Order: sequence, then C-alpha cells, then structure tokens
Amino acid sequence: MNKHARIYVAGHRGLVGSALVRCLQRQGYTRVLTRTREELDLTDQLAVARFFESERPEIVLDAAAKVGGIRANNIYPAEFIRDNLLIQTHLIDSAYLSGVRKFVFLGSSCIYPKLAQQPLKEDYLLTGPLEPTNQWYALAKIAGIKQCQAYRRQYGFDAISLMPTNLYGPGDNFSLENSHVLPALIRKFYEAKVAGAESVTVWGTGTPRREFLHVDDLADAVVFLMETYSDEEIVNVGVGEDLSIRELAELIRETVGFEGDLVFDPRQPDGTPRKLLDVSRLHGLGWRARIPLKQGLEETYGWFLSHMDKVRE
Ligand SMILES: NC(=O)C1=CN([C@@H]2O[C@H](COP(=O)(O)OP(=O)(O)OC[C@H]3O[C@@H](n4cnc5c(N)ncnc54)[C@H](OP(=O)(O)O)[C@@H]3O)[C@@H](O)[C@H]2O)C=CC1
Ligand SMILES: C[C@H]1O[C@H](OP(=O)(O)OP(=O)(O)OC[C@H]2O[C@@H](n3cnc4c(=O)[nH]c(N)nc43)[C@H](O)[C@@H]2O)[C@@H](O)[C@@H](O)C1=O
Repeated sequence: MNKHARIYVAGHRGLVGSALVRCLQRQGYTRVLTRTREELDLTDQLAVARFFESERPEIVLDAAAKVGGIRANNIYPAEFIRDNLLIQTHLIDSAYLSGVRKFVFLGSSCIYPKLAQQPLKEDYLLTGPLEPTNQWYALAKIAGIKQCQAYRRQYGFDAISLMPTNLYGPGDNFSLENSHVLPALIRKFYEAKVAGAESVTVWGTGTPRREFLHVDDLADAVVFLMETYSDEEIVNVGVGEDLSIRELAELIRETVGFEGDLVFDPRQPDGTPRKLLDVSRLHGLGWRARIPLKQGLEETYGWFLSHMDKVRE
C-alpha cells in the first residue's frame, strides 16, 4: 500500500480514531487527514460533500459515530439511530462520489441477534431479534453494512465492513453515565479507593459475558485489512475469548488496588447475555489479537491516571 496515500480518519479524537492515527504514523503513513467535529460536522451532508470535493482523500477509515454504553443507548435512542445513519450515509456517499478507492466501515458485535448461538459467526446477522437496549444503534450499523455492500455491487466501490467486539484502551470515555463497562469500572474503583469507600456498585447481575479487544490491536487489524482485504463479506474483529462482568470487576478491582466489596445492582439492565465473536474468518485472513487483557487493563489504568483532565464529563 502506498505510504503516501491521503488517508482521512473520521472521528480521529475518539478511542478508535486516535488509535488509528497512532497506528498509521507508526506504520509510516505520511499523509493522514483529520477534521474535528467543530471543523466538519458529519451530520451536515453539504459540508461533508464539500470536504471530499476539496480534499479528495484516497482512503477513508470511518471511526466517527455516536457511541456509548448500555445506559446511553437505552436513554437516547433517537440520537443513536439518527446521528449514526446520517454520519455513515454522508461519509459512504461522498467518499464514493469523490473517487475514494478504499473505505473501511466499522460496525459492532451488537449487530447480532440477542440470543444467537455463540460464538457469533458473521452469517448469523439478521437471523433473530436484536438486544432491545441497543437496537437503535445496531440497526444503524446494519444499514451501514448494507450500504457498503450495495455500493460495492452496483458501483464497484471498494468498501469493507469490520465488526469489532467491545473495545477499551487509552483515549476511552471514562464518564460514569454514558461510557462502557470497562472504563466506567476503572473510574468507579479509582474514586472508591481515593474516597476510602466500602464498596463499588456494578450494574446488573454480573452474569453477562463480554469480550474485550485493546484498541491498539483493533487499529492494527483495521490497517492490516485496509491493506489486504477487499470483499463484501463482513469480518468479525475480536480476541475469541470472554469473561463475566463479575470476573472483569474483580480483575479491575485488583488492577486499581481497591480492597472493598462489589455490590451488584440488578435494577440496571444486563443487556445481551453474551456476544463472543467467532474470529476464524479474521484468523484465516492472517491477523490475530496480541494484547492480553490483564496487560491492557494495567496500561489503560495508567493512561487514566495521567489523563484525569481528559475524562469526558
Ligand atoms: N468503543 C467500543 O467498544 C466499540 C466501538 N465500535 C465502533 O468504533 C467506532 C469508533 O468508536 P469509539 O472510538 O469508541 O467512539 P468515540 O465516541 O470515542 O469516538 C467517536 C468519534 O466520532 C466523532 N463524532 C461523533 N459525532 C460526530 C459528528 N456529528 N461530526 C463529526 N465527528 C463526530 C466524535 O467526535 P467528538 O470527539 O467531537 O465527540 C469522536 O471523535 C464507531 O463506529 C463505533 O461504533 C465498535 C465496537 C465497539
Ligand atoms: C460495544 C457495545 O457496547 C454496548 O453494549 P454493552 O457491551 O452491553 O455495553 P456496556 O459496556 O455498557 O455494558 C456491558 C455490561 O456491563 C454491565 N455494567 C456493570 N457496571 C457497569 C457500569 O458501571 N457501566 C456500564 N456501562 N456497564 C456496566 C452492564 O450492565 C452490561 O451488562 C452498546 O453500545 C453496544 O451497542 C455495543 O456496541
């Protein structure tokens, strides 16, 4: 792949976007294009079309979206379906119209049916009802996959769709309200430790299971597949193993060094009982995750401690 290709990373300040910029720079890509939301609101079709007309990137990595944990998805369904449909539609359409030669769309493991057989194969898409708490976001993502496939079929547009599992790492959203479980628990245990609290409340029953991929692994997989993969079939991107929320909480309690108790709040939603990805297609394409969860947790906790000023909300 030409290391001087003009690559636009949409959403470059987010968890995934910032990891993609780091990864591209590490791999010697010299022309990475970015725009903040203030510079380019991706829900504004005319602004997006003008941006592509004037900047003409050759490659687009789409890491821009309205993203949040189970509570945010449950409370803001209109924003999750509207913003994600608008952002992806504008990016895919303007990229095609302006001659972009490679487009990478990011879905999520939540696109699969709530009670599908585990581990989740890519073929299970649309074979059953979705998890209610994030059906809005999931449907938007499924529409994005179908738009990429339709543009490949009708226009020969080289768009690929990758389905990451739950992600974590430096640059994550550590807000207590709309973040995902791993960063939320890091912050909860840290604040409990500092305050000398007796316990930390974990939402739900602790029984759901989740798979966690470090965002630097994800970025490496995205760049690898950007360079090597071109087909309409979606590709799961994960580690191929999971753990219960209780086990995760115990791991984070140990990483942070909190000595109090866990209290589970079953009034909060558990969400999907399990969403472990089948990663055999990914492995067959020649990529495997490398960062172990324990090591990734320690590194993420270190980042959290040295970036307290950046904790969103
Ligand atoms: N985090 C996870 O566990 C997972 C994430 N994914 C997918 O990965 C991608 C990135 O997610 P993640 O990095 O976690 O999300 P973040 O919320 O960390 O980053 C999203 C980025 O999109 C930008 N953005 C949102 N709305 C707009 C807009 N209207 N105009 C311009 N920019 C906008 C945000 O800008 P600003 O900084 O200004 O808010 C932010 O930089 C998404 O497609 C998500 O669905 C998939 C599976 C799991
Ligand atoms: C990436 C993925 O992320 C989301 O799906 P999710 O994985 O269910 O999200 P989550 O990380 O918020 O929760 C995972 C589990 O953890 C439990 N949990 C305990 N304590 C806290 C807690 O303090 N905060 C949060 N957020 N969850 C907690 C929580 O009750 C649930 O059982 C969607 O965006 C979905 O669309 C998607 O794509």
